[in-house]
Amino acid sequence: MKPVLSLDMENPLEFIDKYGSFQHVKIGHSVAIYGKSVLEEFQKRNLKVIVDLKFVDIPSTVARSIKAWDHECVEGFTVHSACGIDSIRAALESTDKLIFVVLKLTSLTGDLAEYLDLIKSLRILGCSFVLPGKWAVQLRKQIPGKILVPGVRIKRGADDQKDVVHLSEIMNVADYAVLGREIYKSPDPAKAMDEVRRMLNA
Ligand SMILES: O=C(O)c1cc(=O)[nH]c(=O)n1[C@@H]1O[C@H](COP(=O)(O)O)[C@@H](O)[C@H]1O
Repeated sequence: MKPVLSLDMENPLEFIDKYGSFQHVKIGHSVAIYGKSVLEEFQKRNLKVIVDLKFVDIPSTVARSIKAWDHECVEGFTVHSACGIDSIRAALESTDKLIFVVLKLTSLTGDLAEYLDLIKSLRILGCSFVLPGKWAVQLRKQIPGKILVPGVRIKRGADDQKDVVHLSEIMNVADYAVLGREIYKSPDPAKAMDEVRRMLNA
C-alpha cells in the first residue's frame, strides 16, 4: 500500500521542502491554480502525482481535460461517476495513467448496496476506484483495478468526514491510502510521516 500525501495545506511546496513527503502526492484545485507548470516542481522532486480534479463532464471534455493535465509525473486522475459510463470510458481511452472513479464522497453517508450495480458496470471497464475504507475492505476481491482510500486516520478525529477508517484497517486492501490533515495538521508532520512509513513497512 502506497501512502499519498494530500497537498491541501497552505504553500505545499514549502511544506514538502520543510517536512518531506511520501513519494505519492495528491493535488486538487488549490494547487491546480498555479497552472500545469507546477507539475515540473513535483517532477524535480521525483514525486508521483494523483491529479484530483474530480472531472465531471461530457466524454470529449473529460478526455480533453485529462490530456491537458497529463504529464510524466502524473500517476492518475480522479473522475466522478456522475459523468456516466461513456465519459469514464473516454477518460480511460485518453491516457495510460490510472483513472480513479469517485462513487460516493466520504463526507456523505450512503449504503454500498445502492452502488453495487454501478460498481459492476464500471469495473468491467478496467477503471480504478476511490472508495471509503470500509467499502474497500468489502469489495477488494471483486475489484481488479486499483483502490485509493481517502478519509484515513491514525490519531485524529473525523473532521468533516463521515466515512473514516484507521490506516491499519486497509493495510492489505488499499493500493493507495490518502493522508491529509492527519499529517499536515500534526504538531510534527515529519514525525507523523515517519510513523506511517514504519507502520507500512512493519
Ligand atoms: O478524491 C478524493 O481524493 C477524495 C474523495 C473522497 O470521497 N473523500 C475525500 O476526502 N477525498 C479527498 O481526500 C482528502 C482527504 O483529506 P483528509 O481528510 O484531510 O485526509 C481531501 O483532499 C479530499 O478532497
